[in-house]
Amino acid sequence: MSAAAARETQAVPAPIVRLNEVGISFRGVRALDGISFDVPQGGVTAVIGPNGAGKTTLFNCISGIYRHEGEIELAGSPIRHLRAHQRASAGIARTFQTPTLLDDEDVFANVLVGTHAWTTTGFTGVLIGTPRARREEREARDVAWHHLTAVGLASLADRPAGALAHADRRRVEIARALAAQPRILMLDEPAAGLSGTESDELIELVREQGQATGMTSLLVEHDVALVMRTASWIAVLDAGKLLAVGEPRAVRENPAVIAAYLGADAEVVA
Ligand SMILES: Nc1ncnc2c1ncn2[C@@H]1O[C@H](COP(=O)(O)OP(=O)(O)OP(=O)(O)O)[C@@H](O)[C@H]1O
Repeated sequence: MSAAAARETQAVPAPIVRLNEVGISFRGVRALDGISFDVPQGGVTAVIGPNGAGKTTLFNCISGIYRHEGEIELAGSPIRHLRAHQRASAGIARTFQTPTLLDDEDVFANVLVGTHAWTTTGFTGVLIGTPRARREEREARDVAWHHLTAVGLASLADRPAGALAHADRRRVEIARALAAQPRILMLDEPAAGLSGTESDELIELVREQGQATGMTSLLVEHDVALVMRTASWIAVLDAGKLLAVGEPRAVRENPAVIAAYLGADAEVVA
């Protein structure tokens, strides 16, 4: 889909993220090609597509892990020149397909790491223990506790993260991302390895946080039924190209999407 066609099929006032001709190649493999669409402010936008479509690569471009072609805007400001940690400070937080935790550190410390996206006290301030540094540290600990409690893991705060079960590792990772107090939270296959109830609880938690703070969630997820119940906006990738973008109903009925997913005779089921 061309940039112009993509823009025509959507009406997104003041998008939180705008992708303009985003592209990237890996040794001749065109992983993303001319991706242009807007992510509406608030709610859940899902990025779906068959294996190898480029979903995780797109997340890596938005979060600044990969250098890419084209431009990405966050709340109207270009961010292409920003490195990953600068994008985190600008309000972009993410989780990974496989949770990346500090396994030897306790659960609370893992969540506290998320607050580094917004704390401003430098090493010297922390070392000397200036009033501002102490105030900020208290605030960071309160925020970390708040999110650890919200994901239901306060009782495991002292456990090494490496000792946790898979579902709890996912919760810690999400609490850490929320502790960054992001404007946009990117979740890469959060339901992988979770039961239906566990993934519904996790998504509900994220949705509540979005309603409370205005945070936007961007979700990569293979479970199409979960996407259809959760997302208010969907972008479909296939082989590095944007196939469709819009509201769930329109995307579900799009013949190109149906063909890419299940063969031309099938429907994308909700
Ligand atoms: N670091 C890399 N080096 C080389 N090729 C890569 C790299 N990252 C992604 N690719 C290639 O880019 C394409 C898109 O991969 P990507 O992981 O983004 O797809 P995906 O939609 O997330 O797939 P899946 O649903 O299976 O996770 C694939 O062909 C993949 O092999």
